[in-house]
Amino acid sequence: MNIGPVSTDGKPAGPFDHDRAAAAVRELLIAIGEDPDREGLRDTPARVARAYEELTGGLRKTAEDVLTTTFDLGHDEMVLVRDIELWSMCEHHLVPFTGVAHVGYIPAESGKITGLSKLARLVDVYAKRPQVQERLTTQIADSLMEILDARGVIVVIEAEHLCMTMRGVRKAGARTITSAVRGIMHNAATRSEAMALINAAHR
Ligand SMILES: Nc1nc2c(ncn2[C@@H]2O[C@H](COP(=O)(O)OP(=O)(O)OP(=O)(O)O)[C@@H](O)[C@H]2O)c(=O)[nH]1
Ligand SMILES: [Zn+2]
Repeated sequence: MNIGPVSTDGKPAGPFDHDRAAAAVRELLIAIGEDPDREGLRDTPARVARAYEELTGGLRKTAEDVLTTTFDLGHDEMVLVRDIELWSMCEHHLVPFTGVAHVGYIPAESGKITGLSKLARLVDVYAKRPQVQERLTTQIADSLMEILDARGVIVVIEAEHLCMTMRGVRKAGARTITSAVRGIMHNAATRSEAMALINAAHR
């Protein structure tokens, strides 16, 4: 599995080309019948380009970049961070999908763990790029297994896709839930412990 600095199709992500992005936004404004030279829109191409650089910043980061801080605490029981705020971009329509990610893992027997904030940063590495929710879920799970040598991982993502609410089928409130389970998290008792912790968020 390649979890290095690659775009979602496996090719290396190039540097962000600000001028090209701004020119494309200008073209889009013309295509929708707007005047890109009117006062309110004059700075928009450059502004949108900067915004897209941030919104796709995960393409220029790797999981290794954020999972650098590890501690050998000897703690080898489950660690779970739930309700990690998530903003990503649907690769079909380039509009946001948003919700929460719950990320849990069972450390290696050596007790190699990472900082809690790093789990949230890991979510962003994969969220800040054109995505589908299923791939986002499995990439987070696979990178934790590989980089932390985790014995088990569970990732559950609950999200609302704006492409389903602000346009198209227009079903506001519909939430998509995806999960990825790895290693000993497949064990029924361990998995139900994780699910109980996650569901406790909805009491
Ligand atoms: N599986 C999956 N589908 C997604 C995700 N985000 C958006 N989609 C779907 O991708 C599909 C694209 O379908 P198309 O028929 O090519 O596009 P469309 O005509 O804009 O479809 P509608 O959204 O139904 O209007 C839609 O059904 C979206 O709901 C995602 O993260 N995972
Ligand atoms: Zn979409």
